Amino acid sequence: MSHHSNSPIQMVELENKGRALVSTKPLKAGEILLKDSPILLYSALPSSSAANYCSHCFRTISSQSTTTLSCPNCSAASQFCSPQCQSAALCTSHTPFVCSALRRLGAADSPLLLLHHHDGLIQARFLIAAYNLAIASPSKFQSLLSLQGDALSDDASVFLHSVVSTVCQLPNSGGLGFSADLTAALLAKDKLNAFGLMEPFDQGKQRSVRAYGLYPTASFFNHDCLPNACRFDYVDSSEFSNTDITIRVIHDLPAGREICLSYFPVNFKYLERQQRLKEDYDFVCDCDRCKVEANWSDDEEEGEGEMDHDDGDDGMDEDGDGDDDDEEGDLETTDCGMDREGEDDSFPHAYFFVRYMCSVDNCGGTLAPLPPVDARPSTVMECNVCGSFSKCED
Ligand SMILES: C[S@@+](CC[C@H](N)C(=O)[O-])C[C@H]1O[C@@H](n2cnc3c(N)ncnc32)[C@H](O)[C@@H]1O
Repeated sequence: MSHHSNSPIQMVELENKGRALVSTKPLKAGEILLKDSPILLYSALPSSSAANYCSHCFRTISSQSTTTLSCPNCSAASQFCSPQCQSAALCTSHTPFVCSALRRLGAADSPLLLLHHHDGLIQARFLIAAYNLAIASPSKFQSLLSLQGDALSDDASVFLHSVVSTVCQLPNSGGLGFSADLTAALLAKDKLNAFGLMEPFDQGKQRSVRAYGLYPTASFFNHDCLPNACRFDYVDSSEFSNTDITIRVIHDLPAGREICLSYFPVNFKYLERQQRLKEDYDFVCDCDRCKVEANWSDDEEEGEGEMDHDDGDDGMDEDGDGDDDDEEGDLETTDCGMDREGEDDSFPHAYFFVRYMCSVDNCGGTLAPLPPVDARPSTVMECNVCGSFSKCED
C-alpha cells in the first residue's frame, strides 16, 4: 500500500512505538483506509465445535447445508462449505502436511489433549499453519516474519515446539531452519498481531472468537484507547474475499495523523486496559485518554462505567427492529449531540462514547459511518461488532 502514491496511509517509524501508519491526506469520516487479506487463518475453537464453520473460509455452515464437503483424508475433522473451498484448501490451508499434522495433534494420545491444554492446542494450530506457509508459500512466510515480535525460546515455547515437531515430522535442521527459537518468534508474532474473527454476535452469549488471522498491513496499526479508525469484518458474507478485513476512519482527520485502532473493546476501564496492553502487547499506553484516566479516583471510574449503559430516554433503546435491514428510512436514531442532559463536562472523552460506542447490550462495538458516497458523508453508523446500523443526526 505504501508504494501507491494515492494510498490514504503510509508507514512511518515512530521513536516510541515502532512502525506506524499515518494519513497521507485529510480523511473523511467513514473513508476506507485499507482492505487487507490474511497471510494465514486458524481455528480458535475446540475441535468438537469447529464443525459449525468452514475449515478454510470460516463461514458459518448451516445445519441444512447440502454443499458441505470434508477432506478426503481426515473426513470429519475438517469440513468445507463448498467445492471451491475444498479445492482451495487442499493446496493452501489444508495441504497434506497440515492434514496429517492436525490429525496427529487431535489424536487421543496427543500431549496437548492429555493435558487439557486448550490454549496450547490453538497455538499449535497456528504453528502448523505457519510452518505450512514456510513450505507452501515462502513469500507469505516472509511477510509473517516481518511482523513485530521477537522472543527467545522459554519452557512454554520449547514444549510447543516439541509437540509441533512431532506431529509435523519437521526436518530437524533442514534448510527451512525450523528451530525452537523460530517457534518462539512465531508465537510472539501471533500474540502481538493476530486479529480475532468473532463468532456471529449473540446478545445472550459471551463474545468469542471463531478464528484468528494475521494480516500483512493491518498489523502496522498501533493502539489507542480512543481510536480514530476501526476494523470491520464480514466473514459470513457471500463475497469471495470474506476473510478480508476493512479499516475505516471513525471521524474526519487531517493529513499526517497517526491512525490507531483499539486492540479491545473501548469500554474497558483504565486498569484493565493497562494490564492487557502490558501482558499481551508488552507496552505501557500513554495515550490522551490514559493520561486523563490515570488521575481518576475509583468513584470517577464508576461514573464512566455507568455512562456506557445509560441510555435513559435518549433514543438509544436497542430492542427495536433495525438489525435486519439497512434502509436509511428504517433506522434507529442515535443521539449524536454533545450536550446531553447530565453529561459530566469534566470528562473530555465523553463525546466519543456518546457518538461512537454501540449502545446494544453486551456489544461493546465501535461505530463508524458508512463510506462517503461522491464525497458526501454518510449519516448511517455501522457497528463493527454486532453489525447494527443506526442513524446519526447532526
Ligand atoms: C500490531 S503491532 C503494531 C505495529 C508495530 N508498531 C510494528 O512496528 O510492527 C503491536 C505492537 O506495536 C507496539 N505498539 C502499539 N501501540 C502502541 C502504543 N500506543 N504505544 C507504544 N507501543 C505501541 C507494541 O510494541 C505492540 O506490541
